[in-house]
Amino acid sequence: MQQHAEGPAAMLAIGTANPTGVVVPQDIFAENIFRVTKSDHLTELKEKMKRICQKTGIDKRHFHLTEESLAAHPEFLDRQVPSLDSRINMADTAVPELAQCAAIKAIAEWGRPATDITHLVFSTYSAWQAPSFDHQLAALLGLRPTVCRTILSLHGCYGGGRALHLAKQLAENNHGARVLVACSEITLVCFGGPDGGNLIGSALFGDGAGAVIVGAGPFTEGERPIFEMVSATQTTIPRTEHVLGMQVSGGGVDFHLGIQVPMLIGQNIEKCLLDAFTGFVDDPSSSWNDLFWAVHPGGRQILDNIDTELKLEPGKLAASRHVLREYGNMSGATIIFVLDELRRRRKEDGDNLLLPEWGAMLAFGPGITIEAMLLRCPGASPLNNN
Ligand SMILES: CC(C)(COP(=O)(O)OP(=O)(O)OC[C@H]1O[C@@H](n2cnc3c(N)ncnc32)[C@H](O)[C@@H]1OP(=O)(O)O)[C@@H](O)C(=O)NCCC(=O)NCCSC(=O)CC(=O)O
Repeated sequence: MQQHAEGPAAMLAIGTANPTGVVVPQDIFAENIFRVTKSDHLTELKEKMKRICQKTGIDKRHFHLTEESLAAHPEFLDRQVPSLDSRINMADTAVPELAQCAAIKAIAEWGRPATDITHLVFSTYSAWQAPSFDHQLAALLGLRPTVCRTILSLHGCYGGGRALHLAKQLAENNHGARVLVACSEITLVCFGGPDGGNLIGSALFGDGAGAVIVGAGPFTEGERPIFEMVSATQTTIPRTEHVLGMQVSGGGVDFHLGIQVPMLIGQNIEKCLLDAFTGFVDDPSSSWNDLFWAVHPGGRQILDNIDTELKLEPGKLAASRHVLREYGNMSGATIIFVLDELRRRRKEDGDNLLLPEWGAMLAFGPGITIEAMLLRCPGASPLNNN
């Protein structure tokens, strides 16, 4: 058997899923969360939550946690009361099942049997036991016993980018490999009352799962590359580890989202892109508008700062803003929704009249870590680049 594959890896199929139980419009989120957490007496905090919600660029979010399940777990309302065990118990079925919904769609689009998957990379911020969700998902999908499983835990919002980067390396270095990437994020592990200090996270995060089949050539009949994964890098912005992070405690997971995050990402994004793309794209800095963009919508301000720093034309981040509006920030899974949205737009537009041949994928998370990937649409005509 040959060791290496032919050519760069490509995304061959994409699937997404959200919990169907609860959809909360953002304009009533503040009222809702203060009511269900019995916090209506915190009037100033509630007004602040309303101000934040108005600025998020989010219309609605999907959640697994229902008011009924919350009533059964009053310990979720008070960070001082131990609740990690109950949260893990609920996540134990919810996280892999949501991943399964997304993976079934991706596998159906791919058109080959699930048993042809050779590797599984699962990313989530909810995994703290072994064997973990990768093991459960393999069983739910009927993957073969020799599938090589990897779980990425607590990479946060760059988890999807990290998983795709790893899948690229696995696919290119193992002839015939077909890697299933699955990211499943459910906020029940970080859900809490608004007095816990996590207003911003509570206003931004939603639940969702994404799955991608990654493989490199030779492709079998029926396999159609959606995005070629040309090159990938990871960059850590020095001395920013205190700015963005997650902390697991007996009361669940706390997110720390420093107010400097949008500014730091804006200030560092161009250098990171130049490091990542030089050698692959002629003078990348002169051509940011010649690329299509798949950017993790960590928050509206982050997208605004990237627009400003890179002087992007209006609409370049439309897929990211669409996903933010419809689903909120689903942490690691979000980037897969953005990729799905981009390819949907390309299809709707008579196959890539609007979408340039080359594109950039960006995901951010704790570190601050930036995962960057240069993408290429195999079917795109350079003549159609805008
Ligand atoms: C939250 C926002 C939508 C708010 O919009 P604006 O900044 O335009 O509005 P604004 O300045 O009027 O802010 C509204 C109120 O929120 C407060 N505020 C804003 N950011 C805050 C923060 N990080 N922590 C605490 N408070 C904050 C302001 O002080 C203000 O309070 P007052 O009204 O009282 O004056 C935006 O700042 C944003 O998109 N921020 C990015 C959030 C972020 O860090 N995302 C990364 C998620 S993590 C991720 O994606 C990766 C991962 O987790 O791994």
